[in-house]
Amino acid sequence: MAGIGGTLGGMNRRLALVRRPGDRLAEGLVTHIDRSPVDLDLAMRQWEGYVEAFRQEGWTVVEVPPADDHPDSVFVEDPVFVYGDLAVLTRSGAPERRGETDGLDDVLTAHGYRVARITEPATLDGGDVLKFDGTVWVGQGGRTNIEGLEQLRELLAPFDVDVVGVPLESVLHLKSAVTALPDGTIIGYPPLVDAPITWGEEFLPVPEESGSHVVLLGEDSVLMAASAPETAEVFRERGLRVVTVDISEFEKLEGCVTCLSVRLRG
Ligand SMILES: CN(C)C(=N)NCCC[C@H](N)C(=O)O
Repeated sequence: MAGIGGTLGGMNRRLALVRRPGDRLAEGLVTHIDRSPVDLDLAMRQWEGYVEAFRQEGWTVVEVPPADDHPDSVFVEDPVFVYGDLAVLTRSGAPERRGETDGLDDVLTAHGYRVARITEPATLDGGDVLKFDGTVWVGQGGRTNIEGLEQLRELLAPFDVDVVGVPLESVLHLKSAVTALPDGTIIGYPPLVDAPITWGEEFLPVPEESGSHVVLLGEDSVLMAASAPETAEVFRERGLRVVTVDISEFEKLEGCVTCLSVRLRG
């Protein structure tokens, strides 16, 4: 896909890494919302639906080894960030999530990635990193510190990208607040966007909180949560094809569509 960092030279593929939820899912962390009971069976069906949506759109799904001791392990976006041929295993700002990097190294190496790691005292969660067209924005909040941003900047230096810090207060991760449409427009739900100035004219306000989250499936198609029907309509009016999935049980744990996969393209 043009404009988005994340290509492996000479290859043409669309892989989605996912991690199956474990039995302890309901114990996942919540920080900015009240805890409400998670229905594990429903969560499992919703996860299958999420994975199936990728398959239907022509993506190959790769399951990484489960990490069932970690309730939040289904949110596989957080322990790894990929750019070009580099996969960065993160060091979460939530100590209880740090073991989720286990098992990822082998999968990423097998798919041709060089693997680097964020190391102490740095913290970084993949959900805090948004990339588009030579810019990498890094949320600076509860999960990613300044050392995390600096280590990532150093690792990405060979790619000649702009690494830009974005202060966060109201949300868990940068991608809880904003993501990008296929044309690079940054979308967000204004009450939760702490630094609107950062996005300037490229910013499109959306009417629902979960409307801020899209996964790019193709040049003109996005995956988003069923909980944001008005936003889906806004996107359709812009000419996008919208695929929706119900992920209510993951939303109860501050998850969103981006967190449940890592896309590998080339
Ligand atoms: C963009 N987002 C939101 C993510 N990448 N991850 C969500 C992780 C949620 C988990 N309960 C936690 O608190 O870590």
